[in-house]
Amino acid sequence: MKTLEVQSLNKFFGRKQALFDVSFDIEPGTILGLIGPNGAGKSTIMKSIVGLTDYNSGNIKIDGKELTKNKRSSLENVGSMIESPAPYLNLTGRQNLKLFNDGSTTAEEMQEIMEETQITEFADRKAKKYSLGMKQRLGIAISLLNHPKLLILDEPMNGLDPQSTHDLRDLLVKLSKRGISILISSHLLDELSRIADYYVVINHGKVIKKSDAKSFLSEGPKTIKFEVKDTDAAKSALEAAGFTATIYDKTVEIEDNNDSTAMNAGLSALNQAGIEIINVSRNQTDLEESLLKLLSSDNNKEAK
Ligand SMILES: Nc1ncnc2c1ncn2[C@@H]1O[C@H](COP(=O)(O)OP(=O)(O)OP(=O)(O)O)[C@@H](O)[C@H]1O
Repeated sequence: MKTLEVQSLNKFFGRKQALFDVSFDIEPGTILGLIGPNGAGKSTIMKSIVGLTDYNSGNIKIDGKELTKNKRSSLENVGSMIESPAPYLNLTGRQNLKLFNDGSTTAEEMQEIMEETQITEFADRKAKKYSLGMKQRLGIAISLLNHPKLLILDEPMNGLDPQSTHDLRDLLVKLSKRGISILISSHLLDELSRIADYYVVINHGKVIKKSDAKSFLSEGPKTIKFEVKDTDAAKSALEAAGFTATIYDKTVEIEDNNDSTAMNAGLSALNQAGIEIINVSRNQTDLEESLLKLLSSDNNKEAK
């Protein structure tokens, strides 16, 4: 059974439609990255799933149960941290956890959650004294209470330093291996691409792409990077050979194709022009580039 099914979700704010027939689902134990530009509708989708906002039409099922029909029992399976963590500031981390425990998390499990999210050390300090990163970790700890099958995390890496980001990434992968499904949004695409199994891309309230992580990246543009001493001369030589070449730092990039012809033609153009080549690499594009390309083609389609 799917942990989450979102079917044809439509949502209006007044007369403005924020979501258009949004549909996607999540299999148990997988991490789905919800990506898209600011204002695309990611938070609205997440808030709809956890019952923080109503939607106008569509259907949400959590672990097979329809949200509108069984709100309480559906949400028992969900842990979430949306927009910003919201602990009670006058309580300590530990008191917050006790407060959000519905009674099903044992003291031992609570201790384990505190250790996994690395909040033990400041668990007895009031949350108002916490840095953003500490609040973020407490928010994640709260979301892990009560044995969720689904975690909904909106920008959970915000405010975390690189080490904590790394630790959170490891924790999320560990949780997914335990069978927990995770819906996560993040503008830190590089971080997201290290953990996501699937992506759903939202633009202007519509799903414009659903893909597993591997094929999403392999469909993106590929490049060949020539690291050279004289980038301007290399650019001219490649352009004379018919390539579109772009300079980045000490490298000149051209678009790759699926065989070796672009690589060979590029190399021979540079050799013929007597340009010293320091290094050559073929690159798969990263998530950010793939996303930008996808959004730009979707925006062009809309403009037409
Ligand atoms: N309470 C609200 N009242 C009116 N419009 C809203 C409200 N909340 C969101 N919107 C609008 O709905 C659209 C989707 O917003 P949403 O916050 O879901 O986007 P997002 O993808 O989460 O963006 P961000 O990454 O900036 O958080 C935007 O156009 C936003 O202005």
